[in-house]
Amino acid sequence: MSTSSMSMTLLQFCFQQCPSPSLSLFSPSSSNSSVATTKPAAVTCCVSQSQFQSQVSVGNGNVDSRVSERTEIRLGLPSKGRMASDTLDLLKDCQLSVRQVNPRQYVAQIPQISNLEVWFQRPKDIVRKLLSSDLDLGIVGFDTLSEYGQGNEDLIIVHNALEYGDCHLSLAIPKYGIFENINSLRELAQMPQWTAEKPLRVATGFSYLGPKFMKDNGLKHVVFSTADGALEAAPAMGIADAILDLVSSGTTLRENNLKEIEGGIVLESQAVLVASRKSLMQRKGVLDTTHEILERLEAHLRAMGQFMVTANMRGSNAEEVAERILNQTSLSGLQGPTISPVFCKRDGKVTADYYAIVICVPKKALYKSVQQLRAIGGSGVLISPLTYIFDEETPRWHELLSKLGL
Ligand SMILES: Nc1ncnc2c1ncn2[C@@H]1O[C@H](COP(=O)(O)OP(=O)(O)OP(=O)(O)O)[C@@H](O)[C@H]1O
Ligand SMILES: O=P(O)(O)OC[C@H]1O[C@H](OP(=O)(O)OP(=O)(O)O)[C@H](O)[C@@H]1O
Ligand SMILES: [Mg+2]
Repeated sequence: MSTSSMSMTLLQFCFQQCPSPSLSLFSPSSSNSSVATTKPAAVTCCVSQSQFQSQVSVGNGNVDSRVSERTEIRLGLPSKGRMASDTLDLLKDCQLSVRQVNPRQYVAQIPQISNLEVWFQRPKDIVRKLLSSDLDLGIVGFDTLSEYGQGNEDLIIVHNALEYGDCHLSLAIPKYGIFENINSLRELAQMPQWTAEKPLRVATGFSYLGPKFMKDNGLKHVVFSTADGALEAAPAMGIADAILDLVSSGTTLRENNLKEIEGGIVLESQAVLVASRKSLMQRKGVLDTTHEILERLEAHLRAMGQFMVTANMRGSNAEEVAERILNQTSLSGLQGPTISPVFCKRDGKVTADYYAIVICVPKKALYKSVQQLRAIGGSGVLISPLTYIFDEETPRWHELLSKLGL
């Protein structure tokens, strides 16, 4: 990227950071400041274009966004927080155990994949470092990706549902006082209390997504304050009227007398595998490594949702048994049942009166499947867990190639 186009990127970031005038950010301790505190990739702070010329930029990584000369491929994993151990567990289940000599060492290896370095970073820094080409791949929550990636097209989601870190980003208000009968975003927006002089005060750690959500939903007269944790205390402390934060079980909201409202969900989140488009296209080996990681993740996650069921069925031939099975909605398996004759010797003759069937059934449909099997003469039903299901090719791989125009 040329120096002038780099400046454009910095400028665009800076302007995206600036909430619209009626959606300003404030700090509870300095009520008149309107400074964006979140700094993706390489940003200074919210300044006008003329001011910008004289600013010195502060980057979070490689400010020059060209793909550097290094030959190792880098995967960023969360170094702390609730995502950290679940991420390592998932990789281990995919036979991609991370070998970390000691917990304070931020670089590690996955011996199964040569030329891959694992770097432990805070989730938000994983996103920033993907943008600055200091990482090629990363695993983070979709919320973090959306907040710090800000829709940047260089970030490509390779796997959008790693099935942990489930939560949603939601607006919450007190259950009491002037909010007692407010149950939707529309009702909140129509409250006469919010004026240009006395806007709705929202505390959040999501200073990009928060203002964007309010603007997209047409809410005027809103100001945001930022805080790093325990946001749920802000309304009771009188610091904010509402909060915008992650919710999973809902316990923290409940315990702090807060409620979610209809239309107040900004996004649903879970862990995702994300890659830098530049790395995929330009760095040798990244596409192949991504393919391998994706295949292992898909095979494992697909298997997690299924049981392998075997049973014996009396029948005159394999087709007749197949016919009975395929007439049952819960028994069609992944690509139809596997049926093999069970031979026994009767009166000196080898015959097959029984057939062994093997099918995969969704975990959720297990009991229904067993009932259906019994109903059509199944006996000796055995249920086993599955470790991997490798298909011919994963749909997500095709999606990735098409996003890359390959
Ligand atoms: N209550 C929750 N339940 C499930 N997942 C959550 C929850 N809160 C956050 N997450 C997911 O886990 C990610 C990391 O959250 P976590 O709170 O562990 O780290 P953090 O917020 O970055 O660190 P810290 O809270 O120490 O500042 C979030 O970005 C989100 O994707
Ligand atoms: O719906 P729940 O299951 O109650 O979870 C929601 C809480 O979890 C997160 O906080 P975290 O535990 O990360 O603490 P933090 O505020 O210090 O980040 C989030 O910020 C909420 O406060
Ligand atoms: Mg947290």
